[in-house]
Amino acid sequence: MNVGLVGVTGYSGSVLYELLLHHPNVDHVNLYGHAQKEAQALEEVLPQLRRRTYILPYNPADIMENNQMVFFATSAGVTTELAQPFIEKGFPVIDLAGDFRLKSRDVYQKWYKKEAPDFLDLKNSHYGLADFTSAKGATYVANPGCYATATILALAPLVKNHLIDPASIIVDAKSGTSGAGKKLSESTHFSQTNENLQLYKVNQHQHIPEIVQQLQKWDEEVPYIQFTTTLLPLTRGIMASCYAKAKSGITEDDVRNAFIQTYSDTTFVNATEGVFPTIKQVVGTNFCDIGYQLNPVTHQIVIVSVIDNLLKGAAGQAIQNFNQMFDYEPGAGLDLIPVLP
Ligand SMILES: NC(=O)C1=CN([C@@H]2O[C@H](COP(=O)(O)OP(=O)(O)OC[C@H]3O[C@@H](n4cnc5c(N)ncnc54)[C@H](OP(=O)(O)O)[C@@H]3O)[C@@H](O)[C@H]2O)C=CC1
Ligand SMILES: CC(=O)N[C@@H](CCC(=O)OP(=O)(O)O)C(=O)O
Repeated sequence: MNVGLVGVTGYSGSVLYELLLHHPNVDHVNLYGHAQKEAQALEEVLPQLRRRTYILPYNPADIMENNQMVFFATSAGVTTELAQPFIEKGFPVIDLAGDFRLKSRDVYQKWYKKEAPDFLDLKNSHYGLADFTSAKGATYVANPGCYATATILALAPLVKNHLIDPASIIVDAKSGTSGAGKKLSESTHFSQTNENLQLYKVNQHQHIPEIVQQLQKWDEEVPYIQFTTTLLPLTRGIMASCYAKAKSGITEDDVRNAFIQTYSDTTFVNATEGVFPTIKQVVGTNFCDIGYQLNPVTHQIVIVSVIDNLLKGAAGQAIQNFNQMFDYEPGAGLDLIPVLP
């Protein structure tokens, strides 16, 4: 099939383009940029991709005529403005941005500080948490956020099985700078990130309502989470260290069984008791590796998850959703080589 991609010049868009070029069910990828710009040779802007092709001006009619679906890897707020023609026609979209993830207009406006998409469209979008949901039959997939993916996968077995005090969740999440996209800012400047750690958006991060929205689907008693984000002096990767108080009487066996039961049939999530993963072991792959342990003295459970923000946290999970949408093999296009050593 032919697929369209809007946003190849961004970090997650360029990674997605490479995945699509190697996907066994994709014949051709048509690239689209800004509506106002003329067609541009890809090698002029991204010579490292070594492909002779063009980025065409964004045009929804052209996209729908020449492709069977379209990916948006565009900045926050862009699909709110651009996606309407596809939604009206029921043309398949996978959106890597946060625009259609939250189900409430008010919550979106509060956390993204932007005009929200149409409420009906929000309600009808499919939140593509690919290891728990199926995008089969969906026409608009909202791909989850990077921190949200790492955090939800870490907490899911405990929340789904009601093993923790729902008000006790604390998350200390850290990301490499590619999570912020390609645009330079003061905090992502080399002199500021190198040999430094910086907390940011404390209690204000836009992934807080996204995480709570999903956890409440499994346990409506989860009121909120305490969530901090830290910028790491790395290019790629996220580590989410999560803590929660085990309910009275919960044992190590209960915790272990919950992780085994939740993840034994999944392709991309590996959870191990007492073995805590490093970021580097997942960079370059679509895996989420998780380590967990119940402390018998404090009765706190620590769960640490790691992902590559540009793969499992963005382009890789988008391919999982694409495979579900079109009934391809779950791991098609995602047999990736980790960065070694
Ligand atoms: N980076 C990450 O780890 C993750 C990112 N995301 C989300 O994915 C999306 C892309 O992120 P990221 O790759 O980091 O972002 P970048 O800032 O690196 O890239 C943004 C892309 O959007 C394009 N773009 C912006 N406005 C328009 C427009 N009006 N029309 C057409 N193209 C447009 C840009 O083109 P140009 O350069 O020509 O302006 C660029 O290609 C964001 O919504 C982000 O929140 C989600 C999970 C993880
Ligand atoms: C390091 C860094 O800055 N990361 C970004 C995460 C980007 C992302 O996934 O945001 P969306 O919800 O808009 O998709 C952040 O913290 O905002």
